[in-house]
Amino acid sequence: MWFCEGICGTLSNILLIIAVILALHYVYLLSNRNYWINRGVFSPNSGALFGNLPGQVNGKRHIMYELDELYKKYKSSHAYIGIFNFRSPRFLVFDPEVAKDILVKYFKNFQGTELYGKIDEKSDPLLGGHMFVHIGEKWKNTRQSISPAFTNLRIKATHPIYVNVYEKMKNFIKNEGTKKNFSGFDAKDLCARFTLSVVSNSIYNVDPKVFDGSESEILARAQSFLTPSKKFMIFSILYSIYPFLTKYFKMTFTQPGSEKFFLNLMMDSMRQREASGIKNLDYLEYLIGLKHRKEIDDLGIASHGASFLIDGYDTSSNAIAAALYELARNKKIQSKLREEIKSKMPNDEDFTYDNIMALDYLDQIWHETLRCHNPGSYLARLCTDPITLNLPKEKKVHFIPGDVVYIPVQSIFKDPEYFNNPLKFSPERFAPENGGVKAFMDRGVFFPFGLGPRICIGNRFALAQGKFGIAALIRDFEVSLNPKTVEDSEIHPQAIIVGVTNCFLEFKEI
Ligand code: HEM
Repeated sequence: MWFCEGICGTLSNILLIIAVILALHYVYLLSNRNYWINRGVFSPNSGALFGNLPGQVNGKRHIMYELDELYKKYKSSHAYIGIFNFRSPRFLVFDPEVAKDILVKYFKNFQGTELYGKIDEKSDPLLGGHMFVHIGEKWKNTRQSISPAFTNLRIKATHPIYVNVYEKMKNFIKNEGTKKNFSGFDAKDLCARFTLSVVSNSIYNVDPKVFDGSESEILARAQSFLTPSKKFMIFSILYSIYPFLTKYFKMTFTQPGSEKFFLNLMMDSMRQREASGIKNLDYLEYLIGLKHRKEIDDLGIASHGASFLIDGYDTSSNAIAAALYELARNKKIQSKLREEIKSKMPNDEDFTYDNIMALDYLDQIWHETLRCHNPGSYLARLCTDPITLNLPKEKKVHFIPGDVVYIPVQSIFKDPEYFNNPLKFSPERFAPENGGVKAFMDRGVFFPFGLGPRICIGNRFALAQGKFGIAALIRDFEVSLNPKTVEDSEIHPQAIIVGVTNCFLEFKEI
């Protein structure tokens, strides 16, 4: 009896302690719910645990849809609102003028991205060396040392690589398309093979062999790089609930083994190029130059190489896949583009970098694709220096380091106030007679590559790669949707780079 009483007593003590901990935790979760209200910022009701973005935790909805729902609900009455991602306050901007000011005018105060201070540079030197995770001098130095790799001259010099890779893709399409069990090309997969080949040839001078049916380790490594591990997801959630944890624990994003793989790949490529005595104007040559000028150590070079590979392949492949999807379901637009290509570049030798870049209608299609299917779902800026901003309606809002601003680019790009009939794929909205892309950029409502000092460093490379891929395919094939395609499919909840999903294409040679 006394024994049972003892156990019951201990059990009830344990239960009491658990209940107290849970109650204290609940109080902690709610303790900052006036964070925005105290600063005079409207803040809609939010759930105690998940805040305003519950899809982040239950994994049911991509954050882009959650931000869009808030945008549609509050944009007509507010220029910005204060929300919570779990317990972490987020300042959600609707007004493009405010967004532009934060990205450009007040960059000094809002320098960081959401990843700043969270990545463990020791255990994850590949992502740790990426400019995206840094601020201040470190960011500036990395950006300055990489920027010259993206001059027009160097990008133009990559053209022969596109031609070479495209020939392989064309044969792949023709061969696969005639197989008995063929049921359409997964648009994203096909375009990823193209851009990965281009980028891998440009940085490592290595053909990843993605069009010959063999397993490609580079492709697998690149894909796993963009698939957040469970550990990373758990850390992200914990940081949102307990932001102070970033001071004690940093995250490793890169999958085990990647560091060694990309380091060896980079070093082997540099050794082979130097031994060959070949001089080229490609990115490999540029990275070799950096090494010789001793501006950066081997791991730093490997990090540059890997980040170029990752940044360069997935964003662009999503954009090309989205363009093909729209062209396949808008056959008139496809024919009009083909006419432009054939009339301006009737022969193979006319298919040059300069001629492709001069195609007006292709340019409109490219921008309309980035408007309808931008690979980025939102922009985030971390306040790094305190500032009080004068916001619309004479309001002053004070920001402190650690505050994060969200800019819902997808919602702004599809807002009927700025774009007529926004859900319609209509390249003509960017036609020169309508003011071109510039008209929308000047209004601050279209910035597919971001704005300000952190604007995409690879935008010209993306343009060259994307336009080449689209123009070459449309010149040679009529592109259609395979019936397996699920039009307007939802984006996967955990996708980092967003694009069309469940899109399967068929190609008929012309
Ligand atoms: C269609 C293709 C692409 C799109 C839509 C795109 C979009 C963007 C955007 C919106 C940003 C700014 C992020 C921010 O402000 O927080 C960015 C940054 C960046 N992009 Fe791209 N990008 C594309 C292709 C590329 C390519 C091909 C490369 C390199 C080969 C690249 C490298 C980078 C880098 C390194 C940054 C970070 C810049 C910094 O933090 O200073 N991107 N990109």
